[in-house]
Amino acid sequence: MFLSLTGIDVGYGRTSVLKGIDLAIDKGEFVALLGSSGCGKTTLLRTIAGFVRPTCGMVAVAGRDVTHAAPDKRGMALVFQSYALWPHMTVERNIGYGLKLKGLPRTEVVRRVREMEDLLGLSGLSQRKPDNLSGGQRQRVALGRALAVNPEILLLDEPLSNLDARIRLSVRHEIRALQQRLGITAVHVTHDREEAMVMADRIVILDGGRIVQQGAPQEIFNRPATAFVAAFMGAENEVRLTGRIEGDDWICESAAHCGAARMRLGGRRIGGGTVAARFRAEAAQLLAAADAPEPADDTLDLIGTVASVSYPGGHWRHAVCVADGEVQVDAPIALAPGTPVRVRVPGPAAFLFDTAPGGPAVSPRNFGPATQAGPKASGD
Ligand SMILES: Nc1ncnc2c1ncn2[C@@H]1O[C@H](COP(=O)(O)OP(=O)(O)OP(=O)(O)O)[C@@H](O)[C@H]1O
Repeated sequence: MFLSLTGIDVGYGRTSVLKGIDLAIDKGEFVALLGSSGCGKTTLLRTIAGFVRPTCGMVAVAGRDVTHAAPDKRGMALVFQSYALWPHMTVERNIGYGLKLKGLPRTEVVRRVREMEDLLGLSGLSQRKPDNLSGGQRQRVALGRALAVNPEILLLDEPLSNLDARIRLSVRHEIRALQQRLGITAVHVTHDREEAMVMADRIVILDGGRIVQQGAPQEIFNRPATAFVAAFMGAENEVRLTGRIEGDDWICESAAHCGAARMRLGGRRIGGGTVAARFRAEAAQLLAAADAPEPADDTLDLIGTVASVSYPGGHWRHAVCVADGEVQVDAPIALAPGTPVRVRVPGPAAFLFDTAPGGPAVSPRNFGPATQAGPKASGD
């Protein structure tokens, strides 16, 4: 393992922020730290960088214990959300700043700065000051300054969140392509789910200072380990169901808000009793109850009534009353409010979790202000 964190605890005063973090990152791997506001992402990044001292545990790079090493002795570079460029310096001097501090000869500094400018598409802007650059260009200068010193590890603290949506998409791809080309190990803090999905080899989800799940983007998306991760990854609908285990299946009991169903357990770890079923709006099928066929095997069959319908683009989004709650379901055609419906959720898209009977439903509200991209997304 190239970068490893073992048993890391961090606290500010008496408040414990990170608890028992174990994380091992390969050379050249791009890891995204994802979680809601205040879960400890930045603290973890700053602990890796050496700006925060853990109360216990070890940070090691290539087998070397750097837990107590100064930030500039770790072979890492940090890029912030606010570019932190020197306003009175030109692009060229900003990029060369770290090299000059290292005492490199002037000709070497100039050579390296040109290389960075070429790499980042900043040629021609050398003599501009940050005030005369766009947000995307400023962020590229900040990246150039970080990369100029040839770090082995690049730490990114929400570097894209100040950019507007279109620029963000292109800088996202630029950073990823550059990281792959240079073979740099990168750790990226974000609360934007999609950003983490498209950039990272591996996503690490933090909740309350602990790692709750880590894996490839598709693994986290398709097999969330907890209701928290499912909700965070966009499965915001939740319905409580009652069932029992029969061999390799989970049998959903019929009730006023659902039909009986036999679901394959397929590795799910649930017992009998009440479960929380979570699913995404786009993963379910909406049918008028009057002409709904029998549900297919391994499919949840929810019974409800359309409460309202809207058109966010590409599909119709229905708010459907199911039991005493509401779920969102997308469909290619609009069904009128008041229509009795069936909501069918295919087994692989239905995330089932044990829950204490009568316990509080996990609601997106638990994740802070809801935004367009999930419980806590970019741009807020
Ligand atoms: N210097 C500090 N002193 C005291 N508490 C702090 C300090 N820095 C952060 N905290 C607290 O530690 C917790 C974790 O903060 P951190 O910035 O790591 O979270 P985060 O996941 O990066 O959040 P966000 O996404 O909002 O940036 C928060 O409760 C925060 O208030």
